[in-house]
Amino acid sequence: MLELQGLTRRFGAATAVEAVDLRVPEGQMLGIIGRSGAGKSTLLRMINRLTEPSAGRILHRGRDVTALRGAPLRRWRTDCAMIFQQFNLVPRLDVLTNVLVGRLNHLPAWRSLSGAWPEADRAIALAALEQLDIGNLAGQRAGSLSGGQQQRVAIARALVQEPSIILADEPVASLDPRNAKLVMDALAEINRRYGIPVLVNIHSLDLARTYCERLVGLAAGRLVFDGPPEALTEEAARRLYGLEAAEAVGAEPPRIPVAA
Ligand SMILES: Nc1ncnc2c1ncn2[C@@H]1O[C@H](COP(=O)(O)OP(=O)(O)OP(=O)(O)O)[C@@H](O)[C@H]1O
Repeated sequence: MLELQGLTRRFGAATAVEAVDLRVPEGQMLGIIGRSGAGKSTLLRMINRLTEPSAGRILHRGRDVTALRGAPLRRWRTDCAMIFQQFNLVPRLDVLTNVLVGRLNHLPAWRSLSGAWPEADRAIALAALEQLDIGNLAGQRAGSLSGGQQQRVAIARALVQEPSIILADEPVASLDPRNAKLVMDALAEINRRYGIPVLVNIHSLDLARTYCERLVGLAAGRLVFDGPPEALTEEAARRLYGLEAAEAVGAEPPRIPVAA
């Protein structure tokens, strides 16, 4: 169980996330929705402490991780793997090496400095790539791959961290619909197969509804919706998204009649 208690982040006078209380059980696929600027990224980044909370607490399996420093903080960041919209791979390195970066915190320091990756770790990285159907790309430069392939490499890198939580911040926002589906399928499969909870920020309500068993909605930093996708009525979506609702649910924009 991951538990957020009154989690808050202020930037100067502005409050990006305000007093969010949330309990995420093991194995849950949770979608975080809301319009641009609602606080979704800030919320995820606070969980793995890339952004420091201004107030509140983060508890994981009963342990307070809000104030960890040094090696325990590095271990926590390994334990809650983050997937970013822009993949964050090293483009000039090959795919296998990019995935092996996810093993760094599992190696003694002298091994990671020696430049030689243990055979067992190479096997783990290759198996992760194969699970994501991209084992054949292991030797290619990461920068030469399509966006969808790069995001699957990033998911493989997250997987070899052996995380107990996956945080995905708009993982499909840069992808076309076919690749967005492949990446969401991959996250859902990892969630199902290993029971790892996945917290995913998604702008597309259609994808959120399709893939997530639970949705939480943020508006101006506050949690204003929490329920299964069926409970998110058109009316609730409109409240959440305001004028962006049509775009978020993938509807055609209204046609403006042209005078003859
Ligand atoms: N480092 C920062 N400094 C100042 N303000 C910030 C910072 N990061 C975020 N904010 C502000 O906090 C609010 C929430 O931003 P956040 O990126 O968390 O929203 P979001 O829902 O993820 O939006 P998007 O979907 O556009 O990424 C916004 O008003 C944003 O401008």
